[in-house]
Amino acid sequence: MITYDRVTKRYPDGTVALDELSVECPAGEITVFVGTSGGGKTTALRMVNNMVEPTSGTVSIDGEDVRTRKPAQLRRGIGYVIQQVGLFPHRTIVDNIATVPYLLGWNKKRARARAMELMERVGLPSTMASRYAFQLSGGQQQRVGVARALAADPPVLLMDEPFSAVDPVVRAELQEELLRLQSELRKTIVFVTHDIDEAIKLGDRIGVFRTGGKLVQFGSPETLLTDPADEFVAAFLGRDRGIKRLSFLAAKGLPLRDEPVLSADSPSSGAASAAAEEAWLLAVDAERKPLGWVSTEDLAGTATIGEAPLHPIGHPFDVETDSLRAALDAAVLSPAGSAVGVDSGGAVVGVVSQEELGAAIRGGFGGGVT
Ligand SMILES: Nc1ncnc2c1ncn2[C@@H]1O[C@H](COP(=O)(O)OP(=O)(O)OP(=O)(O)O)[C@@H](O)[C@H]1O
Repeated sequence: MITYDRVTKRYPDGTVALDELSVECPAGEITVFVGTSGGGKTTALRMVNNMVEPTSGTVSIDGEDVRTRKPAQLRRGIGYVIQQVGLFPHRTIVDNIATVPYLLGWNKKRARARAMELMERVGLPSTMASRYAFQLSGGQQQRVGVARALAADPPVLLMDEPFSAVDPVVRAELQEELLRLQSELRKTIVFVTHDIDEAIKLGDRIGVFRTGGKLVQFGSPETLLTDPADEFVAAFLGRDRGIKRLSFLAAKGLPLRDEPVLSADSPSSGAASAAAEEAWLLAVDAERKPLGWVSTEDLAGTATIGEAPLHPIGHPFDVETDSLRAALDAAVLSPAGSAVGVDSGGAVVGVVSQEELGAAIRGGFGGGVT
């Protein structure tokens, strides 16, 4: 656990970068510091590896004040990933990743074997081992940065805007990768970002900072979204705070309807009435996999519902694992205004309309939305 105890940082010019920060970053969790530019996030992060010293107060790791350790020794136990990766240009990728093991005196064979193992872990093909940094994309370089930080298996990982310089698609991939790695490695991670969506996606806990080095709120993403401490936090969370919060509520247990779900070879005659006069029917194959929506207006002149034009369903949602937000999104994108719920094998369990979703949310389904 990393503990900040009444930590203040005042620079010689009088700037207060951190003002009496007291917070605990639990072991094995991702704590995200987010907030306005100049809020003191980086200052707080760099105190953990003693790159910045507090003016007053203490930062400790597992109860030990970081200033009592020799900086070099302290830093070898802490992985550090920054936006500008900072790979050594004249060293190959594998040797870049093995930097800390070399410093720790590992022999070359062992250090490289470890580096190769990490390349695989972070999703880099082994063929890139002998390349140089300039031969990699920005996203690949970030993966190298993460692998390098993990090389000596440090219990603590500091990440300062690590994914800010890459495009949104690569960024999302890197975030997923970090979550996957973290589910295996359970490091104590402090992660700094400007991006509230990144904070919500990655953080077990989020600390929101504002200018002047004040921590305004510290809590789980759900807590922040449900109960922001003040207008500043609410504004920072954005005008889709209610929608974002649906990400934390499970779609499991939503009331699903089966009537509009019909096999594509069902006779058209009477199909609509059999489906209780639904405007749209969902055609499925023999394994109940969705084929598409059929408008009942298009059934005239067809023998089976599968002969009518099929409208793509967009994306279905998994009734066991997806969130209420995924279900709502599926309904919003659906031409029929209904989301298609599927099981883990992709077979249709039932459908739920936007109106039904709205009623369920209003009724407090999944814990209610405030
Ligand atoms: N060496 C320094 N000397 C004087 N002031 C500094 C120094 N380093 C940082 N500051 C100031 O301390 C404040 C906090 O900076 P810090 O980098 O911690 O903020 P941040 O929240 O990480 O910001 P950003 O998101 O823009 O990186 C800022 O006002 C900054 O200008």
